[in-house]
Amino acid sequence: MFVKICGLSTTQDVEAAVRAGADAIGFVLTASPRRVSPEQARRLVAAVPEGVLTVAVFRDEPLDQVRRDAREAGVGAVQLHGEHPASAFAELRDLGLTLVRATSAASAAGASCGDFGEDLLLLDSPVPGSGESWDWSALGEAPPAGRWMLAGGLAPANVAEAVALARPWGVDVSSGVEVRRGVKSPELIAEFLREVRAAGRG
Ligand SMILES: O=C(O)c1ccccc1NCC(=O)[C@H](O)[C@H](O)COP(=O)(O)O
Repeated sequence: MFVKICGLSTTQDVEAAVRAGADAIGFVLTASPRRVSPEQARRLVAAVPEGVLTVAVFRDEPLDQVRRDAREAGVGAVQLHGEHPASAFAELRDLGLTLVRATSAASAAGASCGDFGEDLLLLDSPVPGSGESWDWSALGEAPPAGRWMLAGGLAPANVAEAVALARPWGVDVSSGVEVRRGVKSPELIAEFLREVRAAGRG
């Protein structure tokens, strides 16, 4: 199971996520209490070992800004929230980065990874980064095909149940590993990873 820890803003957070075994680490470069500048993101990316995917998260920014900020941050992936047509993913392809399409699970019935030319699909709650969960069982008989991540209100206490219900390729968490909005807890990050790994063995 692929695990992304999102919204990190300090080197200590990054080290905690790496130590716990995260596969990907997200930096929010859009309006958010977790926002970091491209320059801050670049410093944090430098603390991430090879093999762990670094992701710059955007929502509704113009594509030329996405391009500029992602390059400045030196990330390995770009995650786009908001309304983006398939042409946006085609346009960003020459960046040579992994492209993640984030969409609200509420409007994702029948979605498949790759529908818009993305490499990874993220099914999230309607308000990303809010910690609000949604009815994971709503995917029911028809979960997305391909490499898709489940997000929205996940936490150490519920991730095993969410994985069992939705059977995603990966999971993404932010609020559920924080002690208060924007402040990550190394202990909760480690606990989240332990729960996911244990669920994968079950
Ligand atoms: O984290 C934010 O504040 C944010 C703001 C705007 C767009 C995206 C944002 N986060 C995206 C993520 O990848 C979160 O990890 C994902 O939405 C899950 O969040 P949570 O429900 O808090 O675990």
